[in-house]
Amino acid sequence: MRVGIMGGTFDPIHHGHLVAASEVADRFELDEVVFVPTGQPWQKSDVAVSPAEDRYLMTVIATASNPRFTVSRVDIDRGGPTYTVDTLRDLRRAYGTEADLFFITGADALDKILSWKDAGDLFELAHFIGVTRPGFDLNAEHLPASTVSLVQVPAMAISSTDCRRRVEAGMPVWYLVPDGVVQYIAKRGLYRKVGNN
Ligand SMILES: Nc1ncnc2c1ncn2[C@@H]1O[C@H](COP(=O)(O)OP(=O)(O)OP(=O)(O)O)[C@@H](O)[C@H]1O
Ligand SMILES: O=C(O)c1ccc[n+]([C@@H]2O[C@H](COP(=O)([O-])O)[C@@H](O)[C@H]2O)c1
Repeated sequence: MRVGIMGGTFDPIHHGHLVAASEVADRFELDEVVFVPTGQPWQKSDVAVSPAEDRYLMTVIATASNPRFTVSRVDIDRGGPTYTVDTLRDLRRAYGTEADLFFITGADALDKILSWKDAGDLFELAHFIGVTRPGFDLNAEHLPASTVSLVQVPAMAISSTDCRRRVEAGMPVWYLVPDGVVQYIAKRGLYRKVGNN
């Protein structure tokens, strides 16, 4: 079985994430792509992050219509700061030794991978796939060539930060995120300034 893993804070999940996963699934003939919302993203400790359950539910809503997309709670349920080395060990246990694991990252995340916990172990646990992202150079010169692939995906100039800012400013996020996620954000009053609900 060939399993893609798309980790992210998903605050909120947007069409950049979904297009990247879909494109890699097609190119690498993946049977499944598991979206893994982070528990505590320790490299984002300077930004306020929405509750894990909200990010998890938005990820479920966004992926529900694709039979190959699933969502895992491993990083949320483990508690504490999220490290990909733990994600990969947990998913290896869940999917067994026969599964081929492919960890999908955007160009910005790929650039920072050597700052991740136990970075030297990561490349033995999964094959890494770096995807293009507008505004960032896709480069893997700092990483072991045999375990990293680079893939060009349709350019989606969307970020969660921009989606949050738009909601805060009362601007639309229709078509940047799936319709159900627009509705969930409104229902829960996410990203609005306190006292602005
Ligand atoms: N538009 C995009 N195109 C390609 N990859 C993306 C895009 N947006 C995010 N990614 C990748 O998806 C993964 C999860 O990203 P994350 O949930 O942090 O979203 P983000 O938009 O970067 O969020 P934020 O703006 O809050 O930092 C990362 O590997 C990131 O590089
Ligand atoms: O392992 C680490 O130390 C580590 C540090 C930063 C980010 N990551 C992972 O990279 C993925 C994208 O993270 P982020 O913060 O850009 O949403 C997500 O799966 C994170 O758990 C992992």
